[in-house]
Amino acid sequence: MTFSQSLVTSRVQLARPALRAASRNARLEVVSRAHGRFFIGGNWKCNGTVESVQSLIKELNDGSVPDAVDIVVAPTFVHLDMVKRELKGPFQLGAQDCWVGKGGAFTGEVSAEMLHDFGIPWVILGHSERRSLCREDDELVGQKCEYALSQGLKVIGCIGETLEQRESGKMFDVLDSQLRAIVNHTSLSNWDNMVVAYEPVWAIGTGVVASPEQAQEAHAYVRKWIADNVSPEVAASLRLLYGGSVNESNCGTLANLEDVDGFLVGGASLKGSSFINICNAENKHS
Ligand SMILES: O=C(CO)COP(=O)(O)O
Repeated sequence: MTFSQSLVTSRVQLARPALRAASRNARLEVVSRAHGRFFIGGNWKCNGTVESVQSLIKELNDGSVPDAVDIVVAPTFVHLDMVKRELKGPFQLGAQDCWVGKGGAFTGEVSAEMLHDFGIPWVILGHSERRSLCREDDELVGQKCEYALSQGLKVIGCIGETLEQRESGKMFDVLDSQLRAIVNHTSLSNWDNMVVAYEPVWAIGTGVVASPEQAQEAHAYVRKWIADNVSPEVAASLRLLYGGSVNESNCGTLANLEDVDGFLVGGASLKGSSFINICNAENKHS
């Protein structure tokens, strides 16, 4: 048995009763009352043409989504203006990143105050693609969270381990250090404006979704960590999103998990009908 399998097995007792007990109504009560409204983020990453974005906007505007869900889509900077003008409520907008401090002579960057001024309420920070491809370390992500929050943005803070880290038994250490850097740069009141997305790197864009037990195990760990290191009240109200190969078929099962309060969706958010379906995940029977 590998390390990760043994961890999963040891937590199966935790996850299974939640799954078994998940009659739709019972779960809705638990999730909605315990941790706030379900939250779906669509991270469009570096994708889109004028034409494809226009057709995605149309599909989203024509779709039907529940009132009780917060939905945030994050197009590229280039497409933000068009999406802002054309996408209707209930969709909110997010950026995929922003500069670590006040704007100025930082070629190619977009600052938090610009996003706020432009009417973009949310920003994704610490995505694993930025951590690995743009070499953003935990400390920089913590600083970015601090500055974005100080400028009135709401933050989707991303954390998650690589396969190598998981298999070598370092998963909890990685989550600990990513969370600690964010907590070191935030105050208690900031947590009203934060959600945390657990995105295991091995599940991103691979089609290999975390099993319900793996997702619940990591989310339960994060919630306990926040209870111990921030406050039990923040832990109880914090929305924890799962990200990594979420699609129309697996979202119902994942949405049933006790500590999964929403999703951060990549590939499937680029197809309007799929994303709309995922926005309705809480109503799916699994
Ligand atoms: O990175 C992600 C969302 O931020 C997940 O991407 P995929 O849904 O394409 O795996």
